[in-house]
Amino acid sequence: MGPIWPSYYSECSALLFVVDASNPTQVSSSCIQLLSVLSAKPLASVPVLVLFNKIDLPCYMSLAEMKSLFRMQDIVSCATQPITMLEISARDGTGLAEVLQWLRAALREPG
Ligand SMILES: Nc1nc2c(ncn2[C@@H]2O[C@H](COP(=O)(O)OP(=O)(O)OP(=O)(O)O)[C@@H](O)[C@H]2O)c(=O)[nH]1
Repeated sequence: MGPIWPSYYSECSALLFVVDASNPTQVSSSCIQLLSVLSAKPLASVPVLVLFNKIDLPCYMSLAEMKSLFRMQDIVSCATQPITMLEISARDGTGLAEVLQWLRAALREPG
């Protein structure tokens, strides 16, 4: 779906970027896609929430491991957008209340 994402950028007020935290083989491609999204001009001041999903699965990587593989600290310090990270499970609902809270705040205070 990546190639069609830019067609939505101009109407975007908040961005949720979902990473499959149970699949370490996707880390590098997810990281490249995240960098590409963050460097898109229309999204320069759009708040971004990076979601590490599927934490209900036994083999998921910890947020600390994912942040380190993603070089999240470098990404956050170079990005023009405010970036927040959360661990969630869309399956069992873990973290979804925080996602809604973040969305409400992001849409209340547009960047
Ligand atoms: N265990 C678990 N499975 C999940 C979770 N979220 C989604 N899934 C499952 O992951 C599969 C893919 O989910 P989709 O919603 O289709 O996500 P997608 O991004 O389109 O999937 P991709 O094919 O990987 O691109 C489905 O079988 C979902 O049920 C989660 O938090 N935990």
